[in-house]
Amino acid sequence: MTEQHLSRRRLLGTAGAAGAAGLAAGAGGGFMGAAVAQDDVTALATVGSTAVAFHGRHQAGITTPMQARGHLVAFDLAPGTGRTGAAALLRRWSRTAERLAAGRSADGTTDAARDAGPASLTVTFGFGRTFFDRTGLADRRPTALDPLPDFSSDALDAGRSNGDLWLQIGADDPLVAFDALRALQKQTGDSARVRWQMNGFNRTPGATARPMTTRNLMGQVDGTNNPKPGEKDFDRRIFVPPGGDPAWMAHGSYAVVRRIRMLLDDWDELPAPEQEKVIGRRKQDGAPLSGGHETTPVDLDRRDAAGRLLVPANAHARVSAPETNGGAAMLRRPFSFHDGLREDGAPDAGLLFVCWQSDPLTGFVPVQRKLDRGDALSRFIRHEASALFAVPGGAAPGEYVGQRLLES
Ligand SMILES: C=CC1=C(C)c2cc3[nH]c(cc4nc(cc5[nH]c(cc1n2)c(C)c5CCC(=O)O)C(CCC(=O)O)=C4C)c(C)c3C=C
Ligand SMILES: [Fe+2]
Repeated sequence: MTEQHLSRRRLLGTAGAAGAAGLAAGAGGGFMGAAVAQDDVTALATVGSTAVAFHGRHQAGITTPMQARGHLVAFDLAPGTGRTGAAALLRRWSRTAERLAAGRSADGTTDAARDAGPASLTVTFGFGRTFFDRTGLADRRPTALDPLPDFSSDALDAGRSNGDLWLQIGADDPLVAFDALRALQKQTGDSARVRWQMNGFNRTPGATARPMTTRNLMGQVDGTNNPKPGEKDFDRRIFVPPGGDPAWMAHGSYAVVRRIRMLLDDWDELPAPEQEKVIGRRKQDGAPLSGGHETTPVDLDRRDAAGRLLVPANAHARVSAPETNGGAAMLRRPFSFHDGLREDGAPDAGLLFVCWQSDPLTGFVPVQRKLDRGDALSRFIRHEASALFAVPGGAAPGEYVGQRLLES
């Protein structure tokens, strides 16, 4: 790494004034605007200079606004790494993530991010079910990590599912995300190997004149009815409360990750009015078919003059709604993916569905059970990989993520 790079990063790391982008802070995550001195450095736009605090009650990357680039990577611990080796790895990873998120240099970074700021970089760490056996911590494994049930529409690839450890890396600059991934990967040394990696993307912040809910690759406005930080019940639904079981998961959350391929060629052949009935919302602006605009609450009882439900009985928005699932809710924070063409010529593209909840049994599981039985969208998607991770609370300054599990 060159001196110019280092000095640029030092400047970023010590700057403290809040930038305009800091206004978009989500609950518990907290942006810290990073102003950059300009003498020997590249001038950064707001997107590049925005930093997301690494430390906090919750890990960054859960309530952080969706980022333009994402890498999801699962690792398996090498034989012999054990609890001590895992603790050392988490300590190295946390130190690196903290430095990079603040726009500072770290061991193992590349020159790919040379002209970049932190660009809202977040690194989120999770533990899979098998981590606890490999580290002799089976008695501290949360019951919430019990395997997800099989769903009839699953076509899961075991090699791209589960894993001992999980990293979710997000940034608004793809070079920054890559650089962080490389640094973290290098730091595993001999203690772990990559089990699977998935790369995704979302709309670049600032690409639209006003902030808009993103679209998925089917062209639908996707994310409208997500629980919002600050809403009553948000914390209860998304985060494990202090005093919960196990104690080390206080302020943590559970992430369900599903690689869901979209049958885009079939979808594209469906006329737009039929596409809208599949979801229960208008394609153009995401408004519910029961009327109003994007954020108007869906009226699931409203019927047309002929007595037909305006939001059809099998519409995705109806079948997945908390009202039809005993209140079950989750925070959806996905990335789209496109991995080229399949052998059959169809795009290998879709949604890296990531959802967050305080307990998968009151979030993802009941909703997916219902979707599995009668969702009009099922014809157009395939669940190809699945994983569940316990994501502990955020590290306090001086702590590393997972310390409360690994050193208690
Ligand atoms: C088990 C959970 C869910 C999976 C899997 C899932 C896949 C999936 N969803 C879309 C597109 C949309 N989903 C929308 C709403 C929505 N989806 C879920 C859950 C799962 N989706 C929930 C809980 C909700 C919110 C329901 C509500 O409260 O009204 C929407 C509508 C807009 C929105 O609210 O976000 C779209 C569009 C795709 C394409 C997909 C798999 C590829
Ligand atoms: Fe959905």
